[in-house]
Amino acid sequence: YVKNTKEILDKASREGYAIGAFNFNNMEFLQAILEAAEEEKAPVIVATSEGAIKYIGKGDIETGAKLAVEMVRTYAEKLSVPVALHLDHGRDFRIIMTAIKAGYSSVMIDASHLPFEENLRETKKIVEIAHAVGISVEAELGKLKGIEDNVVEKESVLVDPEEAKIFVKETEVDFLAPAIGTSHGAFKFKGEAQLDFERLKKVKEYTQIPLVLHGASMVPQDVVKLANEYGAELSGAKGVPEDMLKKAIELGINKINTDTDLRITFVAYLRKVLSEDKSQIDPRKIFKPVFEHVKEIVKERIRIFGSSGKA
Ligand SMILES: O=C(COP(=O)(O)O)N(O)CCCCOP(=O)(O)O
Ligand SMILES: [Ca+2]
Ligand code: NA
Ligand SMILES: [Zn+2]
Repeated sequence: YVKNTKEILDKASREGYAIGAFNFNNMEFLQAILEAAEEEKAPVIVATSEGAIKYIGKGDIETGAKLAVEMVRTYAEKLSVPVALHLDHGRDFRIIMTAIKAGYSSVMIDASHLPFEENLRETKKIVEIAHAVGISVEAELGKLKGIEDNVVEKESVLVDPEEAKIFVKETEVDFLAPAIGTSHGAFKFKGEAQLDFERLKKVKEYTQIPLVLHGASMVPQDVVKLANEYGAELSGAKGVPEDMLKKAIELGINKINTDTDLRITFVAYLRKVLSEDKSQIDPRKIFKPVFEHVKEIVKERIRIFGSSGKA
């Protein structure tokens, strides 16, 4: 169990590959992610959003954070690969503090919806506290379109590399998520997929720290098609193409947040299993094949990120 996420991300940044940061909300997704990392001999980051902590704790934040840490630690001590637990999109001060107290390896303070100076001040405050207890911090500059824990951004606002230089210097944040055109969820682009690689290049050059790509799911079309064949309504779903992910990694992305690809795979195969095995009522017999597929998609992404064999 990695005490602070910075140690695995600094190595990835030096060597030019990316670590997957996979979100989980329950035991089965966590199992699939950790099995995939072990089989790929890859360092891995598992992440909970604030919503996931509330979900795991049935509304009680301390319970949720504690249970997440204990589930991850208990599984991780049996594995050969380094595992970090990260708070994704931390916004609420109390939740961020609770995650740190519970034993998370890193926390994101997402204040990117605020004006630059306020984002900088909020981030600096969290960095001072987290660094005092040896925890790494992620922050964000620019805005992703779409829903981020009940903050709805109408349009994405791309990162300003000059601001990024000042921001990283002033806050001493450990890793930065620059908005370069992605968005959360399964419907990322209206037209052609497009990332602003010029900005990304400048942000890396000006900050020289590990960078994070949010909204990075690929939304594989074969899985979308399967889900729709079994009754889902996901037409028009579109993600980040593999070649763009690889280019982003070349230009300095070292942590890649992935949630939607696991959700779509889960839904497609759950629908398939339930419709094919109509008399099945044992959740273990339903979930086992479904999470085999979730594990496979995590392995595929770990291979694309270049972190296979890096443990
Ligand atoms: O950047 C990403 C993932 O992007 P993706 O949607 O492309 O997978 N993430 O940060 C994961 C976002 C998780 C959202 O969690 P809640 O629904 O619990 O609030
Ligand atoms: Ca944000
Ligand atoms: Na994050
Ligand atoms: Zn995100």
